[in-house]
Amino acid sequence: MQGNVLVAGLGLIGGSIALAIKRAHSDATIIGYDVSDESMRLARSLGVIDEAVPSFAHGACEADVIVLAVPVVQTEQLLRELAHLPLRSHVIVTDVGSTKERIVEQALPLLEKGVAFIGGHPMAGSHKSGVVAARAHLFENAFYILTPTEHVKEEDVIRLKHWLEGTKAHFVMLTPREHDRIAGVISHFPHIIAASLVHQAQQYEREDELVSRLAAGGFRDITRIASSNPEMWRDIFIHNKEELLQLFDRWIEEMKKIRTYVADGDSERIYHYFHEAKQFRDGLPVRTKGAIPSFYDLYVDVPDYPGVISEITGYLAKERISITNIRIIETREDIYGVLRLSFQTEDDRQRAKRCIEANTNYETYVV
Ligand SMILES: NC(=O)C1=CN([C@@H]2O[C@H](COP(=O)(O)OP(=O)(O)OC[C@H]3O[C@@H](n4cnc5c(N)ncnc54)[C@H](O)[C@@H]3O)[C@@H](O)[C@H]2O)C=CC1
Ligand SMILES: O=C(O)C(=O)Cc1ccc(O)cc1
Repeated sequence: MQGNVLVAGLGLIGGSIALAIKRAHSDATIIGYDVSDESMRLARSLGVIDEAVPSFAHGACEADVIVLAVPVVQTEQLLRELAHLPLRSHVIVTDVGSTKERIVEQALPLLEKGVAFIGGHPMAGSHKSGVVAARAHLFENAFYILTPTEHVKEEDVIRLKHWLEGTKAHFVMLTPREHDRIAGVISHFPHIIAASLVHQAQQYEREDELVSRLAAGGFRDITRIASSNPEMWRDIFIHNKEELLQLFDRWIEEMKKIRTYVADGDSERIYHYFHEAKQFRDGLPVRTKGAIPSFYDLYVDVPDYPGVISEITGYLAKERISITNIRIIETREDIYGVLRLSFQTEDDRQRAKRCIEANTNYETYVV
């Protein structure tokens, strides 16, 4: 599709959306705006955007699609600004924020003016931030929530989905409230748990410095998301306060329950507590691409430079992890390539993941 797409906020998500739109609509012009000049410069030089604009208003007035990809409190600010700008009559405005109720509420003046605002949340991402971490494939196979209100015409929702088809995500319609309730329990609250575990370990560290040296395996897995962007998470907690307060209460009750089992030395209840959690966790749907994978594949985002493959295979060889297949599945121009390594067993795949993460900064993922 032809047209101008303004992406405001050129970070992990804005950059990834920009790349995904461009890969499906090479005729479109991707205009970028960010409060940080450095992010705009980087986005331009990485080819994430076609051009940068000096102000949000400047880009917004000439856009056919506007994607707000800034922390959620900033999204509210940009929506207020949009309500006073002379926008193109057919413009579609969307956002990518992790919360929806307050954002959709803030968009009401726009909706009342007849502007098609459709709240959005691609439910995939990472603890990394910034445009250098952006990937066109970030949302592949992920759920992408849209929260159109009754003010929005069906044809505009279809038009937005068409613009976003390069994300290769699965679109799901929810009400803003339903979204915030679900995102609260599966995404927002776990970030507090991760951060609180890190705080707890830090307090113990003051008593014994071995704590951080020995913190590995499960602790690192469960606390990965504590490395996320604090500004972004602060804003999410401000927005989804009511849901989160309820989750705190329920979590405290949950902790009291399991604490009692432990205090009583009730081995049967403790066993069932873990067993039930394992059954539910193991039964969660795994979103694979296509058929059930016959190999244990590990994907590694590698920079496109000579010698990168031998670097990785070298680390794996040192730990005697055998690879059954190796393939570059996609090379994104000038940015990153995806290396797919196949292993014979899940154990090998997990060892390889840990080995690559320990020796490099390349992101690994299992689909
Ligand atoms: N990080 C993740 O995994 C996910 C994040 N989200 C949502 O996406 C949005 C962006 O998050 P990330 O890309 O991760 O953050 P990021 O920190 O990588 O990027 C945010 C960018 O917005 C810019 N910015 C801040 N205020 C601005 C303003 N007023 N005008 C223009 N630019 C401004 C910053 O300079 C930065 O470049 C947030 O609303 C977040 O809730 C949604 C899905 C996943
Ligand atoms: O790093 C992770 O696993 C995340 O939790 C990413 C994430 C962060 C915010 C969202 O709204 C959706 C996904």
